[in-house]
Amino acid sequence: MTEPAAPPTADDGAPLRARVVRADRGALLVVPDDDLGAAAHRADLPRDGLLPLPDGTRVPPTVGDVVDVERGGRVDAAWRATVLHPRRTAVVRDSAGRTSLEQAVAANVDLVLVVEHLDPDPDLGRVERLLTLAWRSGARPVVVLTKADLVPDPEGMAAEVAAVAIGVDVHVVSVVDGTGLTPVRALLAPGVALVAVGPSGAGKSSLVNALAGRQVMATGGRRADGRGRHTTTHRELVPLADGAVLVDTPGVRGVGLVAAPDALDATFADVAALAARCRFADCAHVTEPGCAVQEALAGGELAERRLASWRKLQREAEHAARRADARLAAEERARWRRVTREYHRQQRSRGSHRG
Ligand SMILES: Nc1nc2c(ncn2[C@@H]2O[C@H](COP(=O)(O)OP(=O)(O)OP(=O)(O)O)[C@@H](O)[C@H]2O)c(=O)[nH]1
Ligand SMILES: [Zn+2]
Repeated sequence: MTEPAAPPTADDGAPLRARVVRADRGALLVVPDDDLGAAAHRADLPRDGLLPLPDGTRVPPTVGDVVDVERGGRVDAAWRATVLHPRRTAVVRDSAGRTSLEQAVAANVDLVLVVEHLDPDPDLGRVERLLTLAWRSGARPVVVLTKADLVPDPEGMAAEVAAVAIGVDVHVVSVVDGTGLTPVRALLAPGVALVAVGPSGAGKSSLVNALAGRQVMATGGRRADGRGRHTTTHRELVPLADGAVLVDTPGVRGVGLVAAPDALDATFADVAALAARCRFADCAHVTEPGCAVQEALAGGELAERRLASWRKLQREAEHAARRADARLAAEERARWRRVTREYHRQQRSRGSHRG
């Protein structure tokens, strides 16, 4: 990791609020929190790589985190990170469960652009999946439908997507003819951090570059050095236009679904509202009498596809929760093994002192 030699601001001894633009195990790259476009500087981490939240919980910092930095890092580094500020939002990895603090791949993201192409046809299930991820993060989701120049009726297609994206703005864009870019650009207020999620080839890089007015992401899956996109810079929090920043990390790119009940209720607000009207609280919405979901299906108010999509994501959420429970149980067992080992060690050394 390379970094300029000068400190972020004048040295008056007080801690500075900084934003993490890259997190590695031993050190962070940070910029002043009030100037996200500034040059990045190194700030050392404690040896365990963790920082305390105000409540004392120690977690690994991630891109987008706000930290306090102070003078006095290890060799060659003028700064060290001391405190982690609570995360407003967090994009978590799909392996995350209850230990989500450990699994954040991006923190304090304000806006999640759910990018989906109009050609080939948009995949509604994928949009629902990514919206669920976005809702879970706490950030605001926005759907951006790309390649409007390739289809005859982009607005008609957008209406179909809007029907499954409840409470979410849906934008239609083309980077080829410039359609729809202005309202998306208007989302980039100063200090806003965004991520772009969507399938490979959806046009995420093309869109972000068009918004930034320069090449901040490699397009067409091209990677100049054959290793990754970060060829000209190590930063994973990249300045865009108008003081906004893009969070672009392998973690965010590879992030799977992190279904969570609340997030699913947000994405499927229509289904959730129906389910709440079923006669039985534990209705499985299959053959139960008084099932509002089945009634809506029969009446054509609810599409089979949407119900199936909801069920699928719900199964995934349950599966993820079980995995997290299993991991917690394993961690607990490991902790007790350590405690027991330590106890025996102390007993032995006490015995040897006596003997
Ligand atoms: N016609 C047309 N082509 C587009 C548009 N946006 C992107 N493309 C093309 O679609 C292809 C994929 O675009 P990218 O921006 O690389 O897609 P991506 O989502 O970043 O893909 P990954 O890097 O694989 O995740 C490229 O060949 C782009 O030129 C658009 O608005 N119209
Ligand atoms: Zn029901």
